[in-house]
Amino acid sequence: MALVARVRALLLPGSRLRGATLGRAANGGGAGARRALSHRVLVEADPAAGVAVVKFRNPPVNSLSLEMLTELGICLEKLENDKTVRGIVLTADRPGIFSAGLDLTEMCGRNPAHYAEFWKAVQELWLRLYQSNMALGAAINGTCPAGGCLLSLTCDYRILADNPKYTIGLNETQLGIFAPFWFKDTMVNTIGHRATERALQLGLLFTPAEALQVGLVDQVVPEDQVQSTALSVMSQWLAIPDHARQLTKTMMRKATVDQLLKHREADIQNFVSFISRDSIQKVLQVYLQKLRKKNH
Ligand SMILES: CC/C=C\C/C=C\C/C=C\C=C\CC(=O)SCCNC(=O)CCNC(=O)[C@H](O)C(C)(C)COP(=O)(O)OP(=O)(O)OC[C@H]1O[C@@H](n2cnc3c(N)ncnc32)[C@H](O)[C@@H]1OP(=O)(O)O
Repeated sequence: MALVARVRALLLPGSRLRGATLGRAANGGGAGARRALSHRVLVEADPAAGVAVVKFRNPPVNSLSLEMLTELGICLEKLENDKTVRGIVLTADRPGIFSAGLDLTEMCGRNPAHYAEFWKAVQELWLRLYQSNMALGAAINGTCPAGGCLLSLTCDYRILADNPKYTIGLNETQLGIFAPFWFKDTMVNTIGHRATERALQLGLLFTPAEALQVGLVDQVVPEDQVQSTALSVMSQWLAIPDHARQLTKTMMRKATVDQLLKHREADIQNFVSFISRDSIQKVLQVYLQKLRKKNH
C-alpha cells in the first residue's frame, strides 16, 4: 500500500480526521472541544474558538520522518477542509523538543528513489503550511533546530518558551550540509537578508533572548504559558476577516512559493545528487553516530 494510503488508514476510528464526529475532549479544551488522534499527531479542536492545536508526538525527538511528514500533511489537509477551523497552533505534545528537524535516518544509507520520495514529502509539507489559508501559530515548547525551525517559520507567528536549552535556527552547515533556497527564503522573509546570511553560514542556533532580538520569534514567555499565549495571539489574527487576511498572506508569500513550484523537480534532483555523495553520507553518518554515542 502507498505510504499516504497506509497513513490515512492509520488514523484512528471515530476521529473527525476520518470524517466522523470527534469525541469530546477527556480533559482540557473549552466546552465542545474535540480530540482526534493519529499515531504521530494529536489534534485538539475547539470549534467555538475556531482553533485546532496540532501536537507532534513522534518520540523520541519529533523528527520529521517520511511517515511523520505524511501524517502531519494529512491532518492539516483534513483541518483545512473543516469549516469550523480557522486557525491552527503547532506544538509538541511533550515539552522539551519541538522537533529535531528532518529525520537523519531518511537521508543516510538509503537509495536515490527513497531520497526523492522523502524530499518530495518535505516540499509538500512546506507548500501546504506556507500557503495555508489558516492563521498558523507555533507554540515552541522545546528545542527547535533545522527542519523544526523551518516548520515554525512557515507559521504566521512564533511564541517560544523561555528556556535557554530551547535553541532555534537553521543549523544545517554545522552538520556539513546546507539549507536549500526555499528554507533560506522562508528565513529571509522573517528576519531579513543580512541576519539570514549570518545565521545560515554559521549554522546558528539562537537562544530565546537572541531569537527574540533577531526577530526569529515574536514573543518569549514562561514555559507554562506558551500554548495559552499562542491561543490568545491567535484570537487577534482571527479577529481580522478571513478573506482580507488570506489575500494579504498570499500576496506576501506568493513569490517565494512560486520559486519552489517552478523548480520543484530540479530541487528534488539537486537534493538526491547532493545527499547521495559519499562525502555527504560520511558526514551525516558521523553526526548520527555522535548523537547515538551520547546514549550508549
Ligand atoms: C536542493 C537542495 C540540495 C541540497 C540541500 C542539501 C541539504 C539539505 C538537506 C537537508 C536538510 C536538513 C535539515 C534538517 O532538519 S537536518 C536535522 C538537523 N537536526 C539536528 O541537528 C538535531 C539533532 N538532534 C539533537 O541535537 C538532539 O537529538 C536534540 C537536542 C534534538 C535532543 O537531544 P536529547 O539529548 O534529548 O536526545 P538525543 O539523545 O540526542 O536523541 C535521542 C535519539 O534520537 C536520535 N535523533 C536525534 N535527532 C535526530 C534526527 N534529526 N533524526 C533522526 N534521529 C535523531 C538520536 O540519534 C538518538 O537516537 P538513539 O536513541 O541514541 O538511537
